[in-house]
Amino acid sequence: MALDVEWTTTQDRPRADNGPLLDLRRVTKRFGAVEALTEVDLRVHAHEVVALVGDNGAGKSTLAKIVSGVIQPDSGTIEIDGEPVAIPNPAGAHVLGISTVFQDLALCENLSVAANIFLGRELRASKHSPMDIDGMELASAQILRDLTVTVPSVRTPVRELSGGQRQAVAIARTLTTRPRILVLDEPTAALSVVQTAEVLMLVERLREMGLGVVIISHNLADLRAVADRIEVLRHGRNNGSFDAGTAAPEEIIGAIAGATRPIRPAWATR
Ligand SMILES: Nc1ncnc2c1ncn2[C@@H]1O[C@H](COP(=O)(O)OP(=O)(O)OP(=O)(O)O)[C@@H](O)[C@H]1O
Repeated sequence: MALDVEWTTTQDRPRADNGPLLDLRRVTKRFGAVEALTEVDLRVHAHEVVALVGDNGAGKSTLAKIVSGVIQPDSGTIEIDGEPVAIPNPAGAHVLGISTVFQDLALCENLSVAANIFLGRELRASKHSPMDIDGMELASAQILRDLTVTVPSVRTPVRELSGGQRQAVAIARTLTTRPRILVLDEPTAALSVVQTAEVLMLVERLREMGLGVVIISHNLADLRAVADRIEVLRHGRNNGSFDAGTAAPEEIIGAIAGATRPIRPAWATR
């Protein structure tokens, strides 16, 4: 079995100077006449969970798609580890260490947990060898253990899993590419209270593992529980940056609703 399983600490590669892993500056994106993003800044460090909030149409998904390489900005800069980069497509994002879990999760219901985790990146001893099923099951179990996620078995078909477990499998799948930055689009939408708590614990685990996490959600309570920083978008612009531990909910809601004038994050004034 040709398996080199070493999933545990590989994400923990923070910059020596503690600068951001990901730094988007003055990113603008238009769709025809609609300016979805106007000079937006977003910065994410290792071991940091940044929540991206805003009302419907605020530009959250557009920003997530830019970071994921699904669409390209019209202007602005993106830096990884302080180096300017382009993210031309999703494969390019993976190469740069950025993975995204979109809301639809893109799981195959009929396939097992392990098969989903390695879908499209199946382990083989060599190019023409059959799939290394045992190796993929072992590695999947290891990844899930590292995430402190419990599923009945790595052989269980995904259709038999709860919503929280499905989210966990989708996240585990991204870890096979050893990302440093993970974007989670509405990971707790449509989950029960218990499942939501499980997913939030999973996000905390990702932070412990050293990833920089961007989490998009409409649920402020969830975000305040798990995020370090909350970045508000409104009408495609930065509209406030809050310390999740100390900011009052009404302050954040005020920024989401537009009770304050647009504020660039303090860290963006350079
Ligand atoms: N492909 C597109 N073509 C045209 N307009 C678009 C496209 N994608 C997004 N937009 C517009 O850009 C703006 C920002 O949309 P976006 O989906 O990024 O917001 P959002 O904050 O994710 O909203 P929601 O919470 O409802 O998902 C909206 O006005 C939206 O209609």
